[in-house]
Amino acid sequence: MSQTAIKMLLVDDEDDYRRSCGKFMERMGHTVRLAASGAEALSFLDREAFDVAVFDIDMPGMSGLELMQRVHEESHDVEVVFLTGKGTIEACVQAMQMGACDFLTKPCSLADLEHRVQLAQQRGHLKKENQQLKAIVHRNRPTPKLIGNSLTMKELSRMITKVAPTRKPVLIEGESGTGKEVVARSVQQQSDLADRPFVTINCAALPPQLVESELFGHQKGSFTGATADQPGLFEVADGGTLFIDEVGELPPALQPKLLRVLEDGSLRRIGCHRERKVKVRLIAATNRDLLEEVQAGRFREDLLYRINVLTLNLPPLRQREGDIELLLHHFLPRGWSFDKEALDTMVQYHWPGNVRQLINVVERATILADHQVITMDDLPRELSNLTSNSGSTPDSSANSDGSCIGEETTCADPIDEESPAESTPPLMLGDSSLKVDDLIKTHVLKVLEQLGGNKAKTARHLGIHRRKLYRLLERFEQGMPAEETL
Ligand SMILES: Nc1ncnc2c1ncn2[C@@H]1O[C@H](COP(=O)(O)OP(=O)(O)OP(=O)(O)O)[C@@H](O)[C@H]1O
Repeated sequence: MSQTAIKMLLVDDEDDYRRSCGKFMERMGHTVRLAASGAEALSFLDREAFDVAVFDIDMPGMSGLELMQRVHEESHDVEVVFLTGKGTIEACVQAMQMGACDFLTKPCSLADLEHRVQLAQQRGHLKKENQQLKAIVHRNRPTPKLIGNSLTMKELSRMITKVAPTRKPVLIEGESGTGKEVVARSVQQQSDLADRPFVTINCAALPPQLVESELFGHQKGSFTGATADQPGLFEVADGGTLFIDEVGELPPALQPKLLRVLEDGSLRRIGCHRERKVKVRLIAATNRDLLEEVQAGRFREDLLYRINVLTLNLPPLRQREGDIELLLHHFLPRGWSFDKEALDTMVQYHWPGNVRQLINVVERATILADHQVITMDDLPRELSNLTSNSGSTPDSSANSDGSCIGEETTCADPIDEESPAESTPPLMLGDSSLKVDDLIKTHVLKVLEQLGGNKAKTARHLGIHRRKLYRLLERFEQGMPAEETL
């Protein structure tokens, strides 16, 4: 029995050949359907999926070539091998030009035919794999439009237009959820690499030991679990753009390797001595102050100067005048509205989680609201408490560092002297209506807010690993309960 069972369709008007070939292939472990004409073959193709089809070229009625044409027109996803008698080689060449993958001249041994059918199946498999990879690389999703009418966003759009065509590395700075990935895609879309791969990696979301293999690839056997050669994302992005999110989290040991690839485009897969060359435009993003990281010895200065040739600064949402209302209406489904109090509250809220949090709040409210109108009752506690506790519209005007002024500090456990004043009252411990999940979520988000969206500091303060914090934030975003314990 051959290694891989193939589902094949054999189309030949010669009864004896068809039958003996069918029997042989079945003995070899394949599944075979036999068709005596093009019409019969098409009816099989309509009903079933095949890996490979073998067409005789000379058939009465519909020839093999006409059948190939129909396969094309009807978009049947099958690899075609042609069988031809003498004198029809030209027709075969034509068939190959139409996308057939191989041809054999009769008489041929059945073993030879089986071998060619196997090759055709492998080719089909590779084609599919390639399509899937392309779909992953291009992510097959539309690039979100960068919404914003504020002066800062207009200036940012102007900068993107200037920076995009240069192919130079770009560094995007901004708090979490401000839209750094949207900006990265905008840069790529406005560059001449728009139709080339756009590949992303988030250094903070991967265990450090995986980042190297993801970025640079590995050779089979180079570590436990490396069961096959694998290209890294630099190779996948070759000719296109690589977006490295949270570049400040790049393990120090990998920083020289990134510097090298940025300097001369050369890299080595883990466990491989062969040097490879790639041409990739790098866009990096960070919500940390990389200069501070350099001073603290966590980030190489030479790497910083390589990646920040052009820097785009993304302001927090609370500093984009007019954009909150614009975004609220943009993400509100058609036919829905906000009542005035809810809209005013949201416009004045300081959105520590930025646009991501805003989208979340709108999505949640549309699930809870009646009659397609969003009211205060549909807003999460951190917003609805603002008015109910102050008795007036909240003052959430923001300092330049993003912290809030105008409310008394009510937090019993201020984080440090620099932490901004609380903008939302603490939950009352012992309140029997509270769930543990609510407490965890509120506490985590509050600490994150107080630390200006800095996830590293937040994780440290909460005494959990940064990756755990990421998982928690993801769960909150998806409306899932926090994990059992912190
Ligand atoms: N200006 C904007 N217009 C439209 N959508 C936006 C805008 N900014 C952000 N978004 C949306 O907000 C969400 C978060 O954006 P994005 O992932 O780009 O943020 P980020 O700054 O990269 O966050 P993180 O630092 O956590 O990775 C996404 O759904 C994105 O499409």
